[in-house]
Amino acid sequence: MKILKSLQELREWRSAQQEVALVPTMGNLHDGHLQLVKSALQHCDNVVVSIFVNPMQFGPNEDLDSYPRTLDADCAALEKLGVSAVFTPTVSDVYPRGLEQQTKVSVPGISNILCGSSRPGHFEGVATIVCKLFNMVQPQVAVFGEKDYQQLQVIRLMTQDLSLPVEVIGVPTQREASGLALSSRNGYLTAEEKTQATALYKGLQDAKAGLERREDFEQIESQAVQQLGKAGFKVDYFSIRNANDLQPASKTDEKWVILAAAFLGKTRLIDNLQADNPAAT
Ligand SMILES: Nc1ncnc2c1ncn2[C@@H]1O[C@H](COP(=O)(O)OP(=O)(O)OP(=O)(O)O)[C@@H](O)[C@H]1O
Ligand SMILES: CC(C)(CO)[C@@H](O)C(=O)[O-]
Ligand code: BAL
Repeated sequence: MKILKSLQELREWRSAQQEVALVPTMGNLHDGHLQLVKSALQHCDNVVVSIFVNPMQFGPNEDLDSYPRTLDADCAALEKLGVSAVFTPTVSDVYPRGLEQQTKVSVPGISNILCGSSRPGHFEGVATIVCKLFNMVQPQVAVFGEKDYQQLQVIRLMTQDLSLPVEVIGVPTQREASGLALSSRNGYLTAEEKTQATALYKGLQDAKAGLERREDFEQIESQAVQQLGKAGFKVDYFSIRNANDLQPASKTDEKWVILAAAFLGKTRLIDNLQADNPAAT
């Protein structure tokens, strides 16, 4: 497995390859990331994993500095899976003119709601780095997790709007036995918070059951917020949306997604669950 530490090393390696699949990550890999790699390997033998903690997608009071960086363990896990190359560029390699001067990619509408409303500029940072990674690596296929559902929809729109020749693949959320979605940020939780955190998925499951019973959207949402509050969460949002454009749910949608973001102490967790409209099937 090649470790490519600069854009120049990547370009030299890439010029000798045919098709490649890309799995973009910020490192501190867990089984959720490894599932993305396995899915990428099903599409293409030649898989590149990028590990880059992207400063552009972090807000001023967020965890950029404390974000876990575990490169040696990450590379060991990727080598075992049969990954061809790991791309770990430096910040100055990716943003040589600095963040302020950098040309940015913004996907209007969808980027300013839900997580985008709580984290201004976040999805511009995500779209910009993913667009740059696509241009740097020139993959035929790129794989992302459904855990970051809004991010996946932003990336799909960006790829379509900019006519990028990349097939974007979404992989279902990997969970612990408790239901908690795997996430690098789970590492911030105390043992007690980790037990409390299971209420997030439970809230989503209860909401999905409410949708199956055809209960009112607002009633389901407000019950979930109450339930999560009792479990110790400070809820950022809990919202039922159209699964494609993430606009507020309507009774005529074919498919919904229930999206949640909530704080346990200082840790912000996100999760989601898709649901079919029983009236549409
Ligand atoms: N539990 C999971 N199941 C499936 N995919 C996942 C899971 N967790 C993360 N991913 C995907 O892995 C990719 C890289 O994500 P990232 O490195 O931010 O990991 P993360 O665990 O989500 O970290 P964070 O705590 O920053 O959200 C993204 O496409 C993300 O959706
Ligand atoms: C897609 C991504 C690697 C871009 O930095 C990041 O947002 C992530 O890890 O989900
Ligand atoms: N998994 C999304 C990356 C972030 O929260 O910045």
